[in-house]
Amino acid sequence: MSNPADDPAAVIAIRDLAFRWRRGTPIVLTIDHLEIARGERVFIEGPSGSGKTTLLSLLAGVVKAEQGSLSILGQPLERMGAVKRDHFRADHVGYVFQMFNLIPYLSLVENVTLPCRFSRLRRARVLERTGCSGRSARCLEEEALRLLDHLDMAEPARSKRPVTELSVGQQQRVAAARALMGSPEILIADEPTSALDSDRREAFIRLLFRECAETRMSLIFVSHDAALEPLFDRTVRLAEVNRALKPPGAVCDVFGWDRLQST
Ligand SMILES: Nc1ncnc2c1ncn2[C@@H]1O[C@H](COP(=O)(O)OP(=O)(O)OP(=O)(O)O)[C@@H](O)[C@H]1O
Repeated sequence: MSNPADDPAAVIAIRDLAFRWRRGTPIVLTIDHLEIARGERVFIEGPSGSGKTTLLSLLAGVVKAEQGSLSILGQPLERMGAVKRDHFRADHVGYVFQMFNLIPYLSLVENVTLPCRFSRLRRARVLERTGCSGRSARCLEEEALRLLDHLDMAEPARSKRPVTELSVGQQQRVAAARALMGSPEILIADEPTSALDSDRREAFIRLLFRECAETRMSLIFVSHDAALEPLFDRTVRLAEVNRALKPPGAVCDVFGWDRLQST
């Protein structure tokens, strides 16, 4: 892993951010200060409802903060409209969704090469990486198969298995290969290992780390699997960082159990 001090410019910088899902509903995420450096591998941890997925949606520009600032690669997302944020995400962010979001009518390889349809930048990076001078569709396919091969998925891809016939664990690996395609600067993964057995989980993490190290990609990884935490450079504990959460003990005791227990 690169030392963040090598590159002082943070890839992600959050200041005084507050977010609510809808007007009139409570603020669910308040973060005063958070920076993630280029090439850093960060494990995001927190109990259910602490705002992990909300934070990832903000980082991906799917939603926008109503207060404060969130800059990615020096670009403040709050100043961009929805369409610009979509283009920005396509160019710079790979996202492994909890529910995979594979497209059922595309082949396995087409699912993996999809980011290159939406982003010329990612397409150009694949062509540069492969040093390919032939037909670009062929080069994209080769890169997709390289990534799938590392995840033990090249055979289903070559035998043209429809994505709808893949197991949950296999779909998860296809989703990971798609997120890595074209080496985005930021890779966001929301519970990406939940459907994998322990051998596959290790192969999956090894691939993520290797790809991230090669291109100095920053990895933001949400998981409930505490065994994975020591592998990362740093942990962000949302229960500590998110000031919108009630402090422990502030749970509303409508039944008065606390009073009854202490009498
Ligand atoms: N689309 C949404 N619309 C309205 N409220 C939402 C939405 N998504 C999440 N929330 C609310 O935002 C808060 C944080 O939820 P979030 O899903 O970010 O937590 P989480 O830490 O990812 O939880 P889990 O570990 O269960 O996935 C919760 O109070 C949740 O009810």
